[in-house]
Amino acid sequence: MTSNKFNPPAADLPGKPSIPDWVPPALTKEKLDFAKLRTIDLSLVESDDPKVVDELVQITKKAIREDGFLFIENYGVSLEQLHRQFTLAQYLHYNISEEDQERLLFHPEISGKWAGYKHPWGFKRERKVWDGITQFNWYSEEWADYSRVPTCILPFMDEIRAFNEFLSESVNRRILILLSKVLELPENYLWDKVQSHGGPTGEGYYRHALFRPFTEEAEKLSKGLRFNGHCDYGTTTLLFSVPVTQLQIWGQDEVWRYVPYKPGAIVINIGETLEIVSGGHFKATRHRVFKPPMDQINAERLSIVQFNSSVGDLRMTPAIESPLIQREGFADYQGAFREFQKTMASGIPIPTNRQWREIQIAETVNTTDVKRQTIGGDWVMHDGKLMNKREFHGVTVILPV
Ligand SMILES: O=C(O)CCC(=O)C(=O)O
Ligand SMILES: [Fe+2]
Repeated sequence: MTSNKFNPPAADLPGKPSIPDWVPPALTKEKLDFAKLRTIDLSLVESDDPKVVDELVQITKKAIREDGFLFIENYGVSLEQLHRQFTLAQYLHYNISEEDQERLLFHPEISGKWAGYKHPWGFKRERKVWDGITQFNWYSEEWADYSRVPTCILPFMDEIRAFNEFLSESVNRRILILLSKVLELPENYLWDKVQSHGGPTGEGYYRHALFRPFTEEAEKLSKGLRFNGHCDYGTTTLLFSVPVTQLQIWGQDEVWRYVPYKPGAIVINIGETLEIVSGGHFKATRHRVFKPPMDQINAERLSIVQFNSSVGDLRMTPAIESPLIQREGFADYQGAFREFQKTMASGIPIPTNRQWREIQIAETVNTTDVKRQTIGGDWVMHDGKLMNKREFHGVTVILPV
């Protein structure tokens, strides 16, 4: 196993330009009803004391079943090392040339991937309403061939690659050990049987995103939404906690709440694959990106994320050898697991993991698309709540707006 302390290549190697540091924006002073997330110290996974590990597994179990998300700390990257990665993300977004924006432009409708550069006019290749959100996304093709990466960031690819290797092989691996233990399975179960491998992010991807303030027009059309409510499709998503308050999580009490800023921490989102593999014992995190509080309305939000993915050729089914599932059966609530079960029961083959993630990316709806983002479009009233209802490969998806 790789070391559990990140040891990146130096920032001042010959040939690397010296670049301006990222300065974290000022925090909100508003008294917000933040989500209360549990925090775990990831370094305790390696403790020699079985009681310590067991306690950690119990906290994780509670967080994952009740909340569907948690914060992790002490995972082996210092605050300074993390801020260096934000510095690189900022540099990419401020310096990507117009030629590279065009040459590396994403094409999600065709590829089912976010690979490449996302322009700030919505989530389709064709420009629609300006949303101020730019991204660069690295998939296996971008890691394998740096001609697919913006020229300005090439001198720093050693640091970005090392960061991603550390996140997948150390951080994500330790989280999957913990989650395998919650299912009472061998500790490498999820890593060996579910997680995709190869390259720094397997079949998953890494993102540098920049959210610039919305225009009045975009705000009106989108009703404050930057990203619609959704679940991620894969195994775990590592979302680095950021000072600009925009990420929201749907609580058990069916209320959207902002996620507070915890410097250096990672918000761990559980993807739909893990909801299905766990027979519903892990709940895929319902989350969205919303407008920030008024005192941050003009702030720029930089976000770096690693999306970990399951093996694309697999069709996910519950790990019924899990003693937890054998003892307690499946959990039953509205979500991917229940919908996959319904589809199977009706005799339609469930999609492969690749089909499942690619169709959802290809068919992402812009938040400013008022024809779709309304009752009579994709929105319905469901048990007294406004929900987004769609169907992919015979599976119904119902998510809070
Ligand atoms: O930037 C963020 O905080 C979240 C983005 C997100 O949820 C996603 O891309 O799936
Ligand atoms: Fe997400």
